[in-house]
Amino acid sequence: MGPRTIFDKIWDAHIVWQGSTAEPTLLYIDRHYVHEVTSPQAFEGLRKEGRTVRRPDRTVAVMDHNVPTSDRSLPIQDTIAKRQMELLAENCREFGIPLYDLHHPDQGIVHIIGPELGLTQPGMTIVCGDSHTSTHGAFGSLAFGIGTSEVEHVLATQTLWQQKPKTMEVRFIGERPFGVTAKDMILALIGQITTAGATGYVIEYTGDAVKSLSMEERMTLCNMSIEAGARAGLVSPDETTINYLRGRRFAPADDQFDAKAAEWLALASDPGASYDRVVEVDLRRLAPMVTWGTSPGMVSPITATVPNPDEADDADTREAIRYALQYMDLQPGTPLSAIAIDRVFIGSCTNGRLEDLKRAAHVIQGKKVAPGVRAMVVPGSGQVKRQAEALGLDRIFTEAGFEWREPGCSMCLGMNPDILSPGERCASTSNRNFEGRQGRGGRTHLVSPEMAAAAAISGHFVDIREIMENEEVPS
Ligand SMILES: CC(C)[C@H](C(=O)O)[C@@H](O)C(=O)O
Ligand code: SF4
Repeated sequence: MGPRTIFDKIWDAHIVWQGSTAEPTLLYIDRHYVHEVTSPQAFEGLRKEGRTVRRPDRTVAVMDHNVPTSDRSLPIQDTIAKRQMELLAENCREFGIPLYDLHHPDQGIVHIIGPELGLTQPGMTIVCGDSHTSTHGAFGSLAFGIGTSEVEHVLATQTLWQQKPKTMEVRFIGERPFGVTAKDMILALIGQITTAGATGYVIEYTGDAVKSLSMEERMTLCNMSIEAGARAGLVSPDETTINYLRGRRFAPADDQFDAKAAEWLALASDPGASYDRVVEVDLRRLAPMVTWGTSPGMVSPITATVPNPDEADDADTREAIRYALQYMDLQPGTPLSAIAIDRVFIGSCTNGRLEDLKRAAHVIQGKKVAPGVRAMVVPGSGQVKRQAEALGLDRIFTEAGFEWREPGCSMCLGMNPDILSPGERCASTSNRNFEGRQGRGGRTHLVSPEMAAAAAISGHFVDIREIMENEEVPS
């Protein structure tokens, strides 16, 4: 056998049944994450057929999407949210699935708690009824979102039918300049290849700049693979991966860890392995990014201006930009740094980890949120929240005028009371800026945590490199 990619290795190791290459393959699933929004019908289906859950021990459930992020001792007002949470609790009880519920100390966003608890490991196939399951690819696992009928299939059989995707190498060239984060890297990629650019592919991120990213940053990168259209995104495991996992609650025990770690390292793509497509992104030319439109691909460096639709290459793009600018209430030619904001949201599975909060706090420290701006921090999990509090980050944020809230998806998609009012403009560390995503009529600009923090204190977007004047941002 010639050199193989990590994708090929994981895929081949999980084949249960395979016919001709035109047919889907039946894959074994190692880990199944479940949340309250996409699981009710799946459990209902099992019940109707009189089936059980094949491997409750490989299944983990969590409430995250519509949990309140304010005082949790109060009754939940939203009846749909309340019902979905009750149903998940009932289903987990009936089918014997471990559940991180609203009051569990380690509750949080599914894509944050899986890695944090050591449930996500290299070489695994991981699925969840959620598109940002790609986050877990940061560990060198094959992780992707599935639909509710597939959730039912995995619950019942621990397997899944999949058409084999193609492979794409996204190679980051050069060193990451000061002020350019993993969020900027992925936004730049999507800007370059468009939101459909990786459709049908599993991306592997490579290059020295990727190797030098922390696990948290790799998760940010892989998280938004789906916004480039990819089926999944992953990074080959290395020492950073191993060091992150050692000692985690559900990671292999100490006496087995080193043997396991050696297996994981061997999963990395072999030198000379080939991909169906290779895309290069030149890091040396990147700047902190800000989206100005209604899809993550509508993005530019902070040093740029709002684009003029008339200058776009084709009629469709012209129309799309015109429409987006109308929704976003932006004029072509306006410097991105002149766009004033009303709200700031720091959180989500893209940027709601401890490292993200540390970086934002570093920018905020000793400063105040600009008058008229409402800013909130929503830690990605209970663990993130406790660790941040132990470091005093909550005080840095609250003294600056930020709200410090309970963990969950929150204003990333506004399935709970955390929403924008119509017309409000938000600097958000989340991953989607679709129309109405954060509340009807709300306007979302995607940025890194540092850029969101800088916007909070300035009242408008600002180049983080000016604010930090080349001082080192801690990791
Ligand atoms: C609710 C869920 C199905 C959805 C997803 O799949 O991504 C959500 O997490 C999102 O980010 O839009
Ligand atoms: S934080 Fe946002 S993107 Fe992530 S799972 Fe929740 S809703 Fe989806």
